[in-house]
Amino acid sequence: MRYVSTRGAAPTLSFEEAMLSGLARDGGLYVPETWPRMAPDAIAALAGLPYEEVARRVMTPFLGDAFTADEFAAIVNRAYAGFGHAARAPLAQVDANDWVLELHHGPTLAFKDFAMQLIGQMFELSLGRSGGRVTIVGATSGDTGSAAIEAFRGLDAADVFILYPHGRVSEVQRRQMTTPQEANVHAIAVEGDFDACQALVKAMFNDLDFRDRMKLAAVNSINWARILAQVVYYFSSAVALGAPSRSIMYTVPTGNFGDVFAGHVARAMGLPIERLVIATNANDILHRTLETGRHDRAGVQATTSPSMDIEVSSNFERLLFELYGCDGAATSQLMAELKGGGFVLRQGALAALREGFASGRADVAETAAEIARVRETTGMIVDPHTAVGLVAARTRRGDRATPMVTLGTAHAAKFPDAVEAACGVRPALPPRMCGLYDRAERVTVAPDNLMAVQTLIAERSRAAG
Ligand SMILES: Cc1ncc(COP(=O)(O)O)c(C=O)c1O
Ligand SMILES: N[C@@H](CCOP(=O)(O)O)C(=O)O
Repeated sequence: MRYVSTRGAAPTLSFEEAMLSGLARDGGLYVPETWPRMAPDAIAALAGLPYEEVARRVMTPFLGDAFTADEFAAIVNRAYAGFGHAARAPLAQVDANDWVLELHHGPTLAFKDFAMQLIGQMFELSLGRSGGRVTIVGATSGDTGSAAIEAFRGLDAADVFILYPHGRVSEVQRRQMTTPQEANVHAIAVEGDFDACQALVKAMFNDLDFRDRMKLAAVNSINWARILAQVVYYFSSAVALGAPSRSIMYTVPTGNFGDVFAGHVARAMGLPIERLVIATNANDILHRTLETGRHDRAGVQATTSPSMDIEVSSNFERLLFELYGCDGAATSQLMAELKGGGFVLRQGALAALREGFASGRADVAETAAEIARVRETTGMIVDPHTAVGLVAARTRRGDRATPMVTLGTAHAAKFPDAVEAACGVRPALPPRMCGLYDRAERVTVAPDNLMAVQTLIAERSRAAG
């Protein structure tokens, strides 16, 4: 299996090389040259298996010779051993044929743990083998950063720098990033929004001299390995609900388009997904794209689902590449136009997008009403991101005979203020996290300025050769 860049001008790489390099050297994102297919009987055989075994079978075709079968089995087992639920990603019923896929049982209470715990193990083995050292730079609107710091804290071969928007993450998210005391992890509060943080990270990768000197690596979903790990729970949940003999619909609370792209990959591999609903909050560029065919930036507004307060959805580039016939030059052109404000999808691409995806949107008031409604009708307390998904799932549901699964992307206790304001109940952190509010915080505030952030990282990273 080889990986190609969406901009078509970077060398093709193996899985391990793509995992360690993150962004391609031409500024693009790596994607597999072809989608491996799983036959219906191979999908059916996943039913009833432990999550770890499903993960092994789904991911192995993408890995090439990166790890032996035994090494990879051990990586997967270690990655999910710390999850607080035996099923890892259990389904909770919210209506007759509607489900929430609970992805919050990992160490930092968000779906990011599924991929981050895994790639932490993969980096450790790979770097241990080569004796290499890397500088990980990441941008977060709250959850990626906490999951990355948790997965990489104390790993001697990696220094981790996480850029988050100052004042725009929840207190729990911030403390998860600022309270770990290990010297290799660094939280940086940038005076800007998430898109500014993400632009800084991409600019650091595109500064090839800095990139090579610092041996940069990525843990955002620009890293293909992140997406791959997220494909697994589509398979585990779909077979639990009767796939491949029946189709399933999914609604995915969306920001950077990574999680929903993972669903697209599962479908490309043969999983019968009838519909993928892209759910957005008021930052609805993707919803507007589906509605109008115009992908236009309008400015980011702060909402009660802060992890989705994103306008430049990195992984949409991976889908555009496919929609434009894997034409790297056309994809580069679209990305250049997005920098200038936006672009219009060409007819064939828009039709193909609408064939595979639907979309829905929930503003802050609708999100709060949904949290209250779910609490009243089921007793469950959902977080605001999941609530955005549930609103979109209801509006785009269609056929009631097909199960609809909404991805439950975070635990309500990560956003206690918004949840309490919506339903009157303050969700408590799990007991293992009870010390979070008492620990000292360690954070550096930085301007939204590339040179300032690069200087800060260069001073602290131990990877510079
Ligand atoms: C809780 C939560 N829900 C949804 C999303 C959106 O996921 P994606 O960026 O993969 O679209 C994020 C951030 O990534 C998140 O942290
Ligand atoms: N919502 C994310 C934003 C970064 O997304 P990623 O999947 O590309 O890492 C977050 O919580 O940080």
